[in-house]
Amino acid sequence: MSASFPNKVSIFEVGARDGLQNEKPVTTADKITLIEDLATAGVKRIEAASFVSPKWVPQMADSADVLKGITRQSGITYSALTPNLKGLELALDAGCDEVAIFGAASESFSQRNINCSIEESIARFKPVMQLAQANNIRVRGYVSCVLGCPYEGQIAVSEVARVSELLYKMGCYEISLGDTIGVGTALNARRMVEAVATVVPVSQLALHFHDTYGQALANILACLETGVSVIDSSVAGLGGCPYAKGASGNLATEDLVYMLHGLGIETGIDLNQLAMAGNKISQALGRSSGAKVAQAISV
Ligand SMILES: CC(C)(COP(=O)([O-])OP(=O)([O-])OC[C@H]1O[C@@H](n2cnc3c(N)ncnc32)[C@H](O)[C@@H]1OP(=O)([O-])[O-])[C@@H](O)C(=O)NCCC(=O)NCCSC(=O)C[C@@](C)(O)CC(=O)[O-]
Repeated sequence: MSASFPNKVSIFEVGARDGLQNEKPVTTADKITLIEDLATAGVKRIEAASFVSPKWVPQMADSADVLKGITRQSGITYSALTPNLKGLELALDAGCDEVAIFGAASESFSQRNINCSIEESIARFKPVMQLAQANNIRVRGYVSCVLGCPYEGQIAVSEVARVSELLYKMGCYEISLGDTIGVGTALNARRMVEAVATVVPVSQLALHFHDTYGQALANILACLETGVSVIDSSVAGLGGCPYAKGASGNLATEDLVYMLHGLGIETGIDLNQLAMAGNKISQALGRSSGAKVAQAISV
Protein backbone atom coordinates (compact mmCIF):
# COMPACT_ATOMS: atom_id res chain seq x y z
CA MET A 1 0.00 0.00 0.00
CA SER A 2 1.19 3.51 -0.74
CA ALA A 3 2.53 5.25 2.37
CA SER A 4 0.44 8.28 1.45
CA PHE A 5 -2.85 6.60 2.44
CA PRO A 6 -3.98 6.42 6.09
CA ASN A 7 -3.73 3.02 7.82
CA LYS A 8 -7.25 3.32 9.20
CA VAL A 9 -10.40 5.05 8.04
CA SER A 10 -13.32 5.86 10.28
CA ILE A 11 -16.61 5.35 8.49
CA PHE A 12 -19.50 7.60 9.45
CA GLU A 13 -22.61 5.70 8.39
CA VAL A 14 -25.42 7.97 7.20
CA GLY A 15 -27.82 5.45 5.63
CA ALA A 16 -30.40 5.58 8.42
CA ARG A 17 -30.56 9.39 8.11
CA ASP A 18 -29.31 10.80 4.81
CA GLY A 19 -30.40 7.62 3.09
CA LEU A 20 -33.83 7.04 4.57
CA GLN A 21 -34.79 10.74 4.55
CA ASN A 22 -34.87 10.40 0.76
CA GLU A 23 -36.53 7.01 0.40
CA LYS A 24 -40.15 5.99 0.66
CA PRO A 25 -41.13 5.65 4.33
CA VAL A 26 -40.18 2.50 6.23
CA THR A 27 -41.38 1.52 9.69
CA THR A 28 -39.69 2.60 12.89
CA ALA A 29 -38.96 -1.09 13.53
CA ASP A 30 -37.17 -1.35 10.16
CA LYS A 31 -34.99 1.63 11.07
CA ILE A 32 -34.14 0.18 14.46
CA THR A 33 -33.23 -3.16 12.88
CA LEU A 34 -30.99 -1.39 10.36
CA ILE A 35 -29.15 0.57 13.05
CA GLU A 36 -28.68 -2.54 15.21
CA ASP A 37 -27.48 -4.55 12.18
CA LEU A 38 -24.95 -1.83 11.34
CA ALA A 39 -23.61 -1.97 14.88
CA THR A 40 -23.31 -5.76 14.62
CA ALA A 41 -21.32 -5.31 11.41
CA GLY A 42 -18.78 -3.20 13.31
CA VAL A 43 -19.87 0.31 12.35
CA LYS A 44 -18.90 2.62 15.20
CA ARG A 45 -20.42 5.92 14.11
CA ILE A 46 -24.06 5.81 13.09
CA GLU A 47 -26.19 8.81 12.14
CA ALA A 48 -29.51 7.47 13.33
CA ALA A 49 -31.98 10.34 13.22
CA SER A 50 -32.81 13.88 12.21
CA PHE A 51 -34.71 16.36 14.37
CA VAL A 52 -35.93 18.63 11.60
CA SER A 53 -39.42 19.85 10.81
CA PRO A 54 -41.64 16.83 9.99
CA LYS A 55 -43.36 19.06 7.44
CA TRP A 56 -40.07 19.38 5.57
CA VAL A 57 -38.89 15.77 5.96
CA PRO A 58 -41.73 13.46 7.04
CA GLN A 59 -39.52 10.36 6.75
CA MET A 60 -37.62 11.47 9.88
CA ALA A 61 -40.68 12.25 12.01
CA ASP A 62 -40.15 9.16 14.19
CA SER A 63 -36.57 10.08 15.11
CA ALA A 64 -37.18 10.13 18.86
CA ASP A 65 -38.80 6.68 18.76
CA VAL A 66 -35.87 5.34 16.72
CA LEU A 67 -33.25 6.64 19.16
CA LYS A 68 -35.22 5.46 22.18
CA GLY A 69 -35.95 2.07 20.60
CA ILE A 70 -32.46 0.88 19.67
CA THR A 71 -30.61 -1.51 21.91
CA ARG A 72 -27.37 0.38 22.34
CA GLN A 73 -23.99 -1.24 22.04
CA SER A 74 -21.05 0.23 23.92
CA GLY A 75 -18.40 2.07 21.94
CA ILE A 76 -20.89 3.23 19.31
CA THR A 77 -21.91 6.82 18.72
CA TYR A 78 -25.53 7.39 17.71
CA SER A 79 -26.00 10.86 16.27
CA ALA A 80 -28.66 13.11 14.74
CA LEU A 81 -29.10 16.28 12.73
CA THR A 82 -30.28 19.32 14.69
CA PRO A 83 -30.86 22.49 12.63
CA ASN A 84 -31.95 24.66 15.56
CA LEU A 85 -32.51 24.74 19.32
CA LYS A 86 -35.82 22.92 19.04
CA GLY A 87 -34.08 20.07 17.21
CA LEU A 88 -31.32 19.90 19.80
CA GLU A 89 -33.78 19.83 22.69
CA LEU A 90 -35.62 16.91 21.08
CA ALA A 91 -32.32 15.13 20.40
CA LEU A 92 -31.17 15.54 23.99
CA ASP A 93 -34.48 14.23 25.26
CA ALA A 94 -34.14 11.18 23.00
CA GLY A 95 -30.67 10.42 24.39
CA CYS A 96 -28.59 11.32 21.35
CA ASP A 97 -24.79 10.94 21.83
CA GLU A 98 -23.76 13.53 19.30
CA VAL A 99 -25.47 16.03 17.00
CA ALA A 100 -24.76 17.79 13.73
CA ILE A 101 -25.55 21.25 12.44
CA PHE A 102 -25.73 21.64 8.69
CA GLY A 103 -24.91 24.65 6.58
CA ALA A 104 -24.04 25.20 2.95
CA ALA A 105 -21.47 26.91 0.76
CA SER A 106 -24.30 28.03 -1.55
CA GLU A 107 -26.76 30.78 -0.59
CA SER A 108 -29.56 29.34 -2.73
CA PHE A 109 -29.15 25.87 -1.27
CA SER A 110 -29.13 27.25 2.27
CA GLN A 111 -32.43 29.04 1.59
CA ARG A 112 -34.07 25.97 0.06
CA ASN A 113 -32.77 23.52 2.65
CA ILE A 114 -33.06 25.37 5.95
CA ASN A 115 -35.01 28.48 4.98
CA CYS A 116 -32.33 31.05 5.82
CA SER A 117 -29.16 32.62 4.45
CA ILE A 118 -25.69 31.31 5.25
CA GLU A 119 -25.09 34.14 7.75
CA GLU A 120 -28.48 33.57 9.40
CA SER A 121 -27.70 29.86 9.67
CA ILE A 122 -24.43 30.58 11.47
CA ALA A 123 -26.30 32.83 13.93
CA ARG A 124 -28.93 30.11 14.42
CA PHE A 125 -26.25 27.48 15.09
CA LYS A 126 -24.51 29.46 17.86
CA PRO A 127 -27.09 28.76 20.61
CA VAL A 128 -27.27 25.13 19.42
CA MET A 129 -23.52 24.86 19.95
CA GLN A 130 -23.74 26.50 23.38
CA LEU A 131 -26.49 24.20 24.63
CA ALA A 132 -24.75 21.13 23.18
CA GLN A 133 -21.48 22.07 24.88
CA ALA A 134 -23.30 22.69 28.17
CA ASN A 135 -24.58 19.09 27.87
CA ASN A 136 -21.15 17.69 26.87
CA ILE A 137 -22.49 16.73 23.44
CA ARG A 138 -20.09 16.94 20.51
CA VAL A 139 -21.27 18.81 17.45
CA ARG A 140 -20.37 17.88 13.90
CA GLY A 141 -20.69 20.43 11.09
CA TYR A 142 -21.83 19.72 7.54
CA VAL A 143 -21.15 21.96 4.57
CA SER A 144 -23.32 21.17 1.55
CA CYS A 145 -22.60 21.93 -2.11
CA VAL A 146 -18.81 21.83 -1.76
CA LEU A 147 -18.36 20.72 -5.37
CA GLY A 148 -21.46 22.21 -6.95
CA CYS A 149 -24.97 23.44 -6.29
CA PRO A 150 -28.23 22.39 -8.00
CA TYR A 151 -29.21 26.09 -8.29
CA GLU A 152 -25.93 27.99 -8.65
CA GLY A 153 -23.71 25.47 -10.42
CA GLN A 154 -20.06 25.88 -9.55
CA ILE A 155 -19.25 27.04 -6.02
CA ALA A 156 -16.02 28.91 -5.22
CA VAL A 157 -13.60 26.84 -3.17
CA SER A 158 -12.91 29.98 -1.11
CA GLU A 159 -16.57 29.99 -0.02
CA VAL A 160 -16.38 26.30 0.95
CA ALA A 161 -13.29 27.08 3.03
CA ARG A 162 -14.93 30.16 4.59
CA VAL A 163 -18.06 28.32 5.76
CA SER A 164 -16.01 25.33 6.94
CA GLU A 165 -13.77 27.60 8.99
CA LEU A 166 -16.77 29.40 10.52
CA LEU A 167 -18.28 26.09 11.67
CA TYR A 168 -14.93 24.82 12.94
CA LYS A 169 -14.18 28.00 14.88
CA MET A 170 -17.67 27.91 16.34
CA GLY A 171 -16.76 24.58 17.95
CA CYS A 172 -17.61 21.78 15.51
CA TYR A 173 -15.14 18.97 16.17
CA GLU A 174 -15.37 17.72 12.59
CA ILE A 175 -16.40 19.28 9.29
CA SER A 176 -18.06 16.99 6.77
CA LEU A 177 -17.68 18.22 3.20
CA GLY A 178 -20.78 17.36 1.20
CA ASP A 179 -20.82 16.88 -2.55
CA THR A 180 -24.59 17.02 -2.24
CA ILE A 181 -25.40 16.31 -5.88
CA GLY A 182 -22.37 14.16 -6.66
CA VAL A 183 -21.02 16.31 -9.48
CA GLY A 184 -17.38 16.43 -8.34
CA THR A 185 -14.48 14.78 -10.11
CA ALA A 186 -11.20 13.59 -8.62
CA LEU A 187 -8.97 16.57 -9.27
CA ASN A 188 -11.39 19.28 -8.16
CA ALA A 189 -12.39 17.19 -5.12
CA ARG A 190 -8.77 16.94 -4.07
CA ARG A 191 -8.12 20.63 -4.66
CA MET A 192 -11.20 21.53 -2.63
CA VAL A 193 -10.05 19.39 0.32
CA GLU A 194 -6.54 20.86 0.12
CA ALA A 195 -8.00 24.38 0.19
CA VAL A 196 -10.22 23.64 3.21
CA ALA A 197 -7.28 21.95 4.95
CA THR A 198 -5.48 25.32 5.00
CA VAL A 199 -8.12 26.61 7.47
CA VAL A 200 -9.37 23.43 9.20
CA PRO A 201 -6.88 20.68 10.21
CA VAL A 202 -7.18 17.77 7.79
CA SER A 203 -7.58 15.44 10.79
CA GLN A 204 -10.91 17.20 11.49
CA LEU A 205 -12.30 16.84 7.96
CA ALA A 206 -14.66 14.19 6.59
CA LEU A 207 -15.76 13.44 3.03
CA HIS A 208 -19.46 13.13 2.28
CA PHE A 209 -19.77 12.35 -1.39
CA HIS A 210 -22.98 11.42 -3.18
CA ASP A 211 -22.56 9.07 -6.12
CA THR A 212 -24.92 10.60 -8.69
CA TYR A 213 -22.32 10.67 -11.46
CA GLY A 214 -20.55 7.49 -10.31
CA GLN A 215 -17.48 9.47 -9.23
CA ALA A 216 -17.55 9.08 -5.46
CA LEU A 217 -15.04 6.22 -5.12
CA ALA A 218 -12.56 7.92 -7.46
CA ASN A 219 -12.99 11.21 -5.62
CA ILE A 220 -12.43 9.56 -2.25
CA LEU A 221 -9.33 7.77 -3.50
CA ALA A 222 -7.91 11.09 -4.72
CA CYS A 223 -8.73 12.81 -1.42
CA LEU A 224 -7.34 10.02 0.80
CA GLU A 225 -3.87 11.14 -0.24
CA THR A 226 -4.47 14.52 1.44
CA GLY A 227 -4.55 12.71 4.81
CA VAL A 228 -8.31 12.79 5.36
CA SER A 229 -9.37 9.67 7.24
CA VAL A 230 -13.11 10.03 7.96
CA ILE A 231 -15.60 9.13 5.25
CA ASP A 232 -19.39 9.31 5.29
CA SER A 233 -21.27 6.65 3.34
CA SER A 234 -24.68 5.06 3.16
CA VAL A 235 -25.31 1.32 3.42
CA ALA A 236 -26.89 -0.09 0.24
CA GLY A 237 -26.39 3.36 -1.30
CA LEU A 238 -29.64 4.40 0.36
CA GLY A 239 -30.93 7.84 -0.50
CA GLY A 240 -31.25 10.40 -3.19
CA CYS A 241 -31.59 14.16 -3.14
CA PRO A 242 -34.85 16.14 -3.22
CA TYR A 243 -32.99 19.01 -4.91
CA ALA A 244 -31.51 17.09 -7.82
CA LYS A 245 -33.77 14.95 -9.99
CA GLY A 246 -32.47 11.40 -10.37
CA ALA A 247 -29.66 11.98 -7.87
CA SER A 248 -28.17 8.99 -6.04
CA GLY A 249 -27.59 8.63 -2.36
CA ASN A 250 -24.22 8.70 -0.72
CA LEU A 251 -21.61 6.29 -1.90
CA ALA A 252 -22.60 2.78 -0.77
CA THR A 253 -20.72 1.78 2.38
CA GLU A 254 -20.19 -1.75 1.05
CA ASP A 255 -18.39 -0.40 -2.05
CA LEU A 256 -16.30 1.94 0.08
CA VAL A 257 -15.31 -0.79 2.55
CA TYR A 258 -14.36 -3.12 -0.31
CA MET A 259 -12.06 -0.48 -1.81
CA LEU A 260 -10.50 0.46 1.53
CA HIS A 261 -9.83 -3.15 2.53
CA GLY A 262 -8.32 -3.72 -0.93
CA LEU A 263 -5.93 -0.83 -0.21
CA GLY A 264 -4.99 -2.46 3.10
CA ILE A 265 -6.82 0.24 5.07
CA GLU A 266 -8.57 -0.94 8.25
CA THR A 267 -12.21 -0.04 8.89
CA GLY A 268 -13.19 -2.51 11.63
CA ILE A 269 -16.23 -3.49 9.54
CA ASP A 270 -17.27 -7.00 8.53
CA LEU A 271 -18.22 -6.68 4.86
CA ASN A 272 -20.57 -9.68 4.77
CA GLN A 273 -22.50 -8.52 7.84
CA LEU A 274 -22.67 -5.05 6.37
CA ALA A 275 -24.05 -6.34 3.08
CA MET A 276 -26.66 -8.35 5.00
CA ALA A 277 -27.74 -5.18 6.81
CA GLY A 278 -28.00 -3.37 3.48
CA ASN A 279 -29.90 -6.19 1.81
CA LYS A 280 -32.41 -6.35 4.67
CA ILE A 281 -33.31 -2.64 4.53
CA SER A 282 -33.41 -2.82 0.72
CA GLN A 283 -35.97 -5.61 1.02
CA ALA A 284 -38.02 -3.43 3.36
CA LEU A 285 -37.93 -0.77 0.64
CA GLY A 286 -38.95 -3.33 -1.97
CA ARG A 287 -35.83 -3.02 -4.09
CA SER A 288 -32.37 -4.50 -4.47
CA SER A 289 -29.31 -3.04 -2.77
CA GLY A 290 -27.68 -0.10 -4.52
CA ALA A 291 -24.26 -1.38 -3.50
CA LYS A 292 -22.42 -3.09 -6.36
CA VAL A 293 -20.35 -5.14 -3.89
CA ALA A 294 -23.49 -6.38 -2.09
CA GLN A 295 -24.92 -7.52 -5.43
CA ALA A 296 -21.65 -9.29 -6.28
CA ILE A 297 -21.26 -11.19 -3.04
CA SER A 298 -25.04 -11.79 -2.67
CA VAL A 299 -25.09 -12.84 1.00
C1 LIG B 1 -34.69 24.34 9.69
C2 LIG B 1 -36.19 24.38 9.53
C3 LIG B 1 -36.86 23.80 10.76
C4 LIG B 1 -36.57 25.84 9.37
O1 LIG B 1 -37.91 25.91 8.91
P1 LIG B 1 -38.79 27.17 9.21
O2 LIG B 1 -40.15 26.95 8.61
O3 LIG B 1 -38.04 28.39 8.78
O4 LIG B 1 -38.84 27.11 10.81
P2 LIG B 1 -39.69 27.80 11.90
O5 LIG B 1 -38.79 27.98 13.09
O6 LIG B 1 -40.42 29.00 11.35
O7 LIG B 1 -40.78 26.67 12.28
C5 LIG B 1 -41.79 26.27 11.39
C6 LIG B 1 -42.46 25.02 11.95
O8 LIG B 1 -41.53 23.95 12.05
C7 LIG B 1 -41.43 23.52 13.41
N1 LIG B 1 -40.01 23.21 13.69
C8 LIG B 1 -38.99 24.04 13.61
N2 LIG B 1 -37.86 23.39 13.92
C9 LIG B 1 -38.20 22.13 14.20
C10 LIG B 1 -37.45 21.00 14.58
N3 LIG B 1 -36.12 21.05 14.72
N4 LIG B 1 -38.10 19.84 14.76
C11 LIG B 1 -39.44 19.78 14.62
N5 LIG B 1 -40.22 20.81 14.23
C12 LIG B 1 -39.58 21.99 14.05
C13 LIG B 1 -41.93 24.70 14.23
O9 LIG B 1 -42.38 24.26 15.48
C14 LIG B 1 -43.02 25.21 13.35
O10 LIG B 1 -44.14 24.35 13.46
P3 LIG B 1 -45.64 24.90 13.25
O11 LIG B 1 -45.79 25.99 14.24
O12 LIG B 1 -45.73 25.38 11.83
O13 LIG B 1 -46.49 23.67 13.51
C15 LIG B 1 -36.64 23.64 8.25
O14 LIG B 1 -36.15 24.32 7.14
C16 LIG B 1 -36.16 22.24 8.22
O15 LIG B 1 -36.59 21.39 8.99
N6 LIG B 1 -35.22 21.93 7.29
C17 LIG B 1 -34.61 20.65 7.25
C18 LIG B 1 -34.34 20.24 5.85
C19 LIG B 1 -33.63 18.93 5.87
O16 LIG B 1 -33.73 18.14 6.78
N7 LIG B 1 -32.85 18.68 4.80
C20 LIG B 1 -32.12 17.47 4.70
C21 LIG B 1 -30.96 17.39 5.64
S1 LIG B 1 -29.52 18.27 5.04
C22 LIG B 1 -28.78 17.15 4.01
O17 LIG B 1 -29.29 16.10 3.77
C23 LIG B 1 -27.43 17.49 3.48
C24 LIG B 1 -26.30 16.72 4.18
C25 LIG B 1 -26.23 17.11 5.67
O18 LIG B 1 -26.53 15.32 4.15
C26 LIG B 1 -24.95 17.03 3.53
C27 LIG B 1 -24.96 16.94 1.99
O19 LIG B 1 -25.19 15.84 1.44
O20 LIG B 1 -24.77 17.99 1.38
